[in-house]
Amino acid sequence: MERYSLQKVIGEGSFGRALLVRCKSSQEKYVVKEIQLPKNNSKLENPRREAILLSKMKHPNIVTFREAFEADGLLCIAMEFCSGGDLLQRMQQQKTTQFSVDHILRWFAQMCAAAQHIHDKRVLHRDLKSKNIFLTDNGTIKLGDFGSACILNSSKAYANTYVGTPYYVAPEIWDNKPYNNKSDVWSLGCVLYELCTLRHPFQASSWKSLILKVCRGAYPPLPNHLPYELQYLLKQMFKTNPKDRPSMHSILTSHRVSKLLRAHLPSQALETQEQGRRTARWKREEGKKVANLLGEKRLITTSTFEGVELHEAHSESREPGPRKQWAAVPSDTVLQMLANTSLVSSDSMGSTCQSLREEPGDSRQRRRWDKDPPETLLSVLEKAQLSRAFSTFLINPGGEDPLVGPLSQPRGDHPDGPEPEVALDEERLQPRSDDEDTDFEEEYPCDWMEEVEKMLSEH
Ligand SMILES: Nc1ncnc2c1ncn2[C@@H]1O[C@H](COP(=O)(O)OP(=O)(O)OP(=O)(O)O)[C@@H](O)[C@H]1O
Repeated sequence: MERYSLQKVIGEGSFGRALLVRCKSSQEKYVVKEIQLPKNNSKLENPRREAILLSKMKHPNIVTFREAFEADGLLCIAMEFCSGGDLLQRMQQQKTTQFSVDHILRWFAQMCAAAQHIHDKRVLHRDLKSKNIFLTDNGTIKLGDFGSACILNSSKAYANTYVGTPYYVAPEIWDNKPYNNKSDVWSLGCVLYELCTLRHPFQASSWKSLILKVCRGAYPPLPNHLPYELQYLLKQMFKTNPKDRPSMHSILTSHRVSKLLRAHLPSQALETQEQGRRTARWKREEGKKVANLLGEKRLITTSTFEGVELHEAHSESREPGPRKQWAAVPSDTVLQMLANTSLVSSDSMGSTCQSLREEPGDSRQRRRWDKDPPETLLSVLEKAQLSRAFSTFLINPGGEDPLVGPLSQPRGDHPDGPEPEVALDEERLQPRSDDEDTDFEEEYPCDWMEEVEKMLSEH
């Protein structure tokens, strides 16, 4: 840390502080994230994982890793400083002035390029949200915060139940189904919607309302002035069945919106994208480096076994692995919070169930839960770590709005109010089948995790 001089503390996350520093030798500014290292060795993988994953992601739209070091019980990750701040702050600055279509497409195309890059490396971000997407001073998008990311193993990818930031979480997570690359696609759909409207797609005043809206994929349509391709894309990104959502690769290459997006990608990003896909398969040398970085076998197995099933088309032919078990006792904080919200009472969970099954007055086809939703939701809510939701959303159980998102307006924003009336061309927006790209990894096999494992077994 003595190589840097502290400029200021720019923020505090759930794991520690983010500092703006200046390198004494080069005078360049960087961000150093200080993460408290847990005393318990078995919990070391989370902070380390962020450093390792960030160090392996080299892409013009991903925050550049500089170095990581441990000092005084802290893991310090030095990375590029994005002086434009995060996208959430940028949206809040807009107040009610909408972004131009050009801005939306330019930024979203870069986010897609970054997300495609990480998916090609078999990494899932798992906490994609506007607060984790940064801007440089020249307006380039940089995807950051890999603290929740996980590495997939192509041959041993198991389900891992996970709750990210509630407003951005895909329906399958609430339904206790595996997280997969399409869950990241859903979250990025939320960011796209925010860029288009400066609002969350699933505005809610309670957990129950939020979860219902997410699980139904019910969001107000985009305003008419936006290109229909964006409306069409969102409709697909918000498909409640992850298999029906397009992959990042298909969004950028073979989707109705691809042409628009690619026209807004800087040529450098386009080249990186092509090159990235060709080199998605990491070499043996690369695997060795990852193994060295990961250091401990325990870390590898944890990361690996927390992965999820991506080869949906071939899943039957594989041995299912053990599912990660939740801790036997839910966290006190979560229980306390739940106890004070309307959602925890069995009555209100009962009505959740009711409303999902009866769908009164709704003639449209909706996805129905095949399991009992109250049980599933209750268990997820009781046992999931909601720390990320606490760090991002104001949760005020006693107040009028127990779950207020950062884009909610203090007044005049009725999250559960009537949806704006926008004429839709239903036929044009009807999504095609996207079966062909649920399996995008097959085309570009990425077996570096196997190499890492092989490497470790040799030691
Ligand atoms: N590379 C960066 N460049 C500029 N600002 C950054 C960078 N990384 C983080 N920040 C800012 O620092 C603050 C803290 O970020 P950090 O990722 O530590 O936590 P968080 O995202 O606020 O919370 P959590 O990680 O719990 O979700 C945020 O305001 C974020 O916008």
